[in-house]
Amino acid sequence: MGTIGEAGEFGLIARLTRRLPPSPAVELGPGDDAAVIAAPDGRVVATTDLLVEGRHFRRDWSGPYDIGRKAAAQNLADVVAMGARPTALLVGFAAPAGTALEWAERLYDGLADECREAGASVAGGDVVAAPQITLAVTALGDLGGGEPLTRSGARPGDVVAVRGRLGHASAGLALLAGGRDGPAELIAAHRRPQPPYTAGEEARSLGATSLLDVSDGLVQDLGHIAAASGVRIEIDSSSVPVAEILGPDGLRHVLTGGEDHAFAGTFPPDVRLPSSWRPVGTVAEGTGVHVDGREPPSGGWDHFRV
Ligand SMILES: Nc1ncnc2c1ncn2[C@@H]1O[C@H](COP(=O)(O)OP(=O)(O)O)[C@@H](O)[C@H]1O
Ligand SMILES: Cc1ncc(C[n+]2csc(CCOP(=O)(O)OP(=O)(O)O)c2C)c(N)n1
Ligand SMILES: [Mg+2]
Ligand SMILES: [Mg+2]
Ligand SMILES: [Mg+2]
Repeated sequence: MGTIGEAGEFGLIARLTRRLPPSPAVELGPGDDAAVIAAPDGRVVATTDLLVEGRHFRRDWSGPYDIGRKAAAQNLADVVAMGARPTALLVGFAAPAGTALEWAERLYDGLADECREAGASVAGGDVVAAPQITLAVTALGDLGGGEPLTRSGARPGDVVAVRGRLGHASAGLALLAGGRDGPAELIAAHRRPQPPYTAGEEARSLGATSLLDVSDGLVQDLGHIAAASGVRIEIDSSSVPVAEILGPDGLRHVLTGGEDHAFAGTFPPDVRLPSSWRPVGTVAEGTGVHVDGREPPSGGWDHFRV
């Protein structure tokens, strides 16, 4: 039957989730940025992401404060990507017993400050000793009575637009991996993503038909909208914002680099986008993601194919 590595991250998820029973309370289950769970007095948006030392961060590349901010941001962004308001995090924290107490406290300062920025807090968690630092963060959110912005509502003719930095975290990671310590802005972007948390509300008020946060790479993540919506997404590379600071590999970082947690969505053809949203392409009939009319070379993060 092969290995998890052969299946890849998304093959693994598909194999696991088909074994799960349906539940009337699970209005939206695996497959989007977050789940939507019904409750007699409303509904809750829920999502979880792990951060593992050596995989998502290195302690010689990032301090505890930044790791805390990143752990919160990565999860809060998934709530916002559903068009919801983040309310609370639950934090599982595993660390070796020899970890400095101050390191753990700074981690929590980072979690706390990122929560403050998004209007949420930490409502509980768990701690356990383990050989490697691991954070398992669950984020919850409130739809305010509105409908969730899923990955499945894109329609041919829609405009594809992005809000937030793209390629910066990836360029910063490449610099660190190459033993460089600047430009500082890019290194900082790897250490601490800055998702524009108002994007969910903005997208909703602009009539967005789909929305997600870019964690694995713009092309790969738009591929999830294409697959869920049964459409093709066509990106025009000349419209994609490539900041000069990203250097000669800028377009590659923007198209395939994750972890900035920008937001990407689709909007009705007649949308009037404010300047914070950059149109980067259109939705067409078909499948997959094309860049300048062609299937782009593969790229984007898969945990089991690194
Ligand atoms: N172990 C798992 N069991 C059930 N569902 C999972 C599991 N891992 C991931 N998923 C689901 O698969 C979808 C894709 O996950 P992921 O790529 O991590 O989303 P995101 O990039 O938005 O965090 C999500 O809906 C997530 O809830
Ligand atoms: C030490 C280190 N190596 C590599 C990376 C690059 N990296 C790790 S995870 C990831 C993708 C995003 O994380 P993931 O767990 O897939 O989050 P999700 O897509 O579920 O939001 C990337 C680009 C990193 N951040 N740190
Ligand atoms: Mg997401
Ligand atoms: Mg995830
Ligand atoms: Mg991912």
